[in-house]
Amino acid sequence: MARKFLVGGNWKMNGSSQLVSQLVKALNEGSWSSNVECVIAPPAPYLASVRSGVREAVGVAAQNVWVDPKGAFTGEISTEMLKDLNIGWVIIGHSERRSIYGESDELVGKKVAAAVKAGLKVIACCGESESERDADKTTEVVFRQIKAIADQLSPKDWANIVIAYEPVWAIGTGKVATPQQAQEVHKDIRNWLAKNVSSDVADATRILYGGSVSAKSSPDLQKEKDIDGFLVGGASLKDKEFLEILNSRQ
Ligand SMILES: O=C[C@H](O)COP(=O)(O)O
Repeated sequence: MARKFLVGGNWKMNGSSQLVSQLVKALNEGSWSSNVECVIAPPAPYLASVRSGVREAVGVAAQNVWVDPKGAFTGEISTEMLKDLNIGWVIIGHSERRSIYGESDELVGKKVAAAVKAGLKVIACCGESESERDADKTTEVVFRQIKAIADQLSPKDWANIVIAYEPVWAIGTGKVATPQQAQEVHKDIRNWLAKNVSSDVADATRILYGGSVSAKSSPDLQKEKDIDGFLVGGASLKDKEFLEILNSRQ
């Protein structure tokens, strides 16, 4: 099955009104293949203005969401609020959420389930640390993280899930995984889905690579069979480079 290539831009906790306007303008004026879907994830304070400013074809994602629909959860954002603002996507389980804010596999699974139940599309992140890779635990870690998500979902929910494989050692380090390293893990994830969810879900689910993706590395990475797109951090804050990455896929 043909999986539409997806390029996500995770702005993390970066930007200002001025930079947000510049990036939105670039995406409104720029062009890329209709075979490529673009989703940007601005920091929460800019979600509404980005959604109303950027063209409809560009998806907008929150970088996090809470599991309860409303209530006394100071500092949190609900799925209902995202829907109210017409935000269609959310990134869940980013390694920075896991390591800095202590999000467990179980919480990540619950967040993914709450988001999908609310009608949001999810970019669900997984990935091993450097020491886990060195100890040959890459698949053990990634499968454990994905299982915690899969345990909370029914097969039909997977239509709204995109997986982002982001090796922690490659995030923000300039140390991008080689196309072969990324492809190997993507293939393992797809095989895990085939075995544990269904072959249809394995065929249809997009698996993005994230970790120091740049205009230089994207052309070779996108050639790999099981790489269905990117989740770009630092380079998504550079308008020209992000457009180049979008255009690395024709
Ligand atoms: O969500 C994006 C990833 O954390 C990658 O970030 P990076 O491209 O700055 O390495």
